[in-house]
Amino acid sequence: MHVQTVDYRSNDAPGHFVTSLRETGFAVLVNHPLPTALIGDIYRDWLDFFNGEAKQDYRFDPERQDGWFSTAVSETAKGSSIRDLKEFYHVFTWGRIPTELRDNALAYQEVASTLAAELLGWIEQCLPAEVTAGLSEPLSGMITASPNNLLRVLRYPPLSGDEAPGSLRAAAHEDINLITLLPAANAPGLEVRDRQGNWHAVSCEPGTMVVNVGDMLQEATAGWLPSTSHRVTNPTGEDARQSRISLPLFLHPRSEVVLSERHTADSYLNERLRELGIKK
Ligand SMILES: O=C(O)CCC(=O)C(=O)O
Ligand SMILES: [Fe+2]
Repeated sequence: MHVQTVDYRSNDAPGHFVTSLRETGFAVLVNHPLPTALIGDIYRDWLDFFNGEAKQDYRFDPERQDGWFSTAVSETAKGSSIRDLKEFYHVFTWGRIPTELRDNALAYQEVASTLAAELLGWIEQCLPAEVTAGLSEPLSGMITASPNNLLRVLRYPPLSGDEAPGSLRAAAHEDINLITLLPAANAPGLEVRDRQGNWHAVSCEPGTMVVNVGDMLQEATAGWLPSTSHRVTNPTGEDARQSRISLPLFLHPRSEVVLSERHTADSYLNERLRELGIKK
């Protein structure tokens, strides 16, 4: 499996980017326009938030899905029986955001959503005509002003050694949404699975941006683009004493967007959240 590293500024970037997504479900962008310093500030400030007690005031709302998800309520990947070793905070533009973290989180969400719309445009340019014909509207338009776009700030705590046998920072899963933008985390661990079932580390060079296909894009393209399983493995030795922070932005269509004959974005999302055990 070869996840391509694509120079965002090169003329042939869209073609290489979409080829990598088609072959692996993933691509890594370098020289992308998102501000690295802002991402670094967000990592630093949210690590303080997760290390403090104020998060107790922002416990997640099961209906609205915004706020802080503790390690005790964290996700259980579809098909897994063990909870992931992570806590996270769901930032929606309309949701609760701690005051001192708000401006940077929303500034990042805005610039990253703009980049995501451009990348969806690259994908549109490269789709075969029969796949385009099956789309209910252009992909880039599906996320415009979508209240469902979700910035997740993830903190994988240091490992104590008492973790349940077999538990992982993030068990193998596929993302639910259209595409995910994932700036390089502060530590390695992300792996992607190839068709033979082998796992491959994904680059976490500072300043790079991982982009991956989610289930909704696989659904909307009738499988032309694959939503690939990925996971976050547990570090060993000295690295196990460090937290890992990552910041995926999940681009979700507006609820009424028709993905396929079977699903709107809303029906698809609710089915998946119930499977994950975080919605009734
Ligand atoms: O933390 C990471 O690197 C990946 C996170 C992820 O795959 C997810 O939250 O869906
Ligand atoms: Fe994921």
